[in-house]
Amino acid sequence: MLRELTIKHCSFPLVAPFRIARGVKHAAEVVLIELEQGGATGRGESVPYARYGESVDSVMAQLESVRAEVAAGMGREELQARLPAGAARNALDSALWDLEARLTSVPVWAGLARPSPLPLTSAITIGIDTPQRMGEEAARLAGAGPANVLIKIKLDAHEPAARIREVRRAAPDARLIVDPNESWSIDLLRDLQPELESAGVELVEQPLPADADDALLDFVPRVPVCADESCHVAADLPRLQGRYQAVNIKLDKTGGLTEAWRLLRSARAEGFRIMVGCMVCSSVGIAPALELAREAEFVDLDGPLWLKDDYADGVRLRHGLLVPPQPGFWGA
Ligand SMILES: CC(C)C[C@H](N)C(=O)N[C@@H](CCOc1cc(O)cc2c1C(=O)N[C@@H]2C)C(=O)O
Ligand SMILES: [Mg+2]
Repeated sequence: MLRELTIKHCSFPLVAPFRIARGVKHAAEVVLIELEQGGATGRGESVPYARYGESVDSVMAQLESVRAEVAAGMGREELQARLPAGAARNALDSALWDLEARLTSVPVWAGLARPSPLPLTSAITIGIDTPQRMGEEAARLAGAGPANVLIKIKLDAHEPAARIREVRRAAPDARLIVDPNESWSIDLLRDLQPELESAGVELVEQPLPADADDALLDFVPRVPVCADESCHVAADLPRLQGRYQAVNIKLDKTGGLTEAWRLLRSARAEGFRIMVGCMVCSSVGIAPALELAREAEFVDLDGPLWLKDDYADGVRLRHGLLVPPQPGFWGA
């Protein structure tokens, strides 16, 4: 056996309950892989998502199903054919990137022929709450960060205009994204266009259910619409043309950095604007996504900021910028 594979379920309590259109979360439930070979250990983490039919148990079972091949030395390209896009493949793909970098002493960013990750502006998310409390949170973020702080507002179909207005009033200089997580209808999206435009919202993430996005075909938005739940892998792009103007790339959807990099290049070539996003996860889950972040117009990698106790050498928020993990944390 060439390698030792460890698969773990980890639970990270959140600093505060987090509410989006389809529920409330109190902890980040993640799957962690450790892959040991020749004295080096690669790590990868992913977030199983019920919206895509995943659970911690199902993802761990998928990983168990390839244990022997991984232990015998399966590489990243074989992995793409062996597991479908999703959280299980992401954890393993991320661990393989990390392991390769440690064994070869070539950092992941150098292997991709890209510059190393630098501190950058990430969106900071405000969960669904009363308009007043969302405004208070926006004022806190705007007061603590730079003038052009990027705020992502979670919304549902209840009082979206009041919530947007209150956030804008409290943070007049902030850049704004809204994310209804599939909770709007095309009529509501159409009715909200003047509000979105006058509030200076820069992007509307996944307003309609993914299976209803045909309604976007005849719709000319005043604010660009970004595919999140509708975009997983590069093969989705042809269907998104004419419906969406941007795509949100997440490693838990692509099944890791290998396919995420392909999606990014294809999406850009096809004229889509690029967002790089995340689930609620630790810095082990964010580190590989940071390799893409310099290529994105919108970065939404605030997952670890919601954890009570992230890794001590993980990402930090400093002077409003998301600072990459300490050297050696992931990707060599
Ligand atoms: C801290 C934020 C959630 C991270 C990011 N800014 C963001 O908005 N990401 C997602 C939201 C997905 O979060 C959910 C939703 C859900 O119903 C269940 C879960 C999560 C999650 O992260 N873990 C559990 C499975 C987005 O839509 O862009
Ligand atoms: Mg989203």
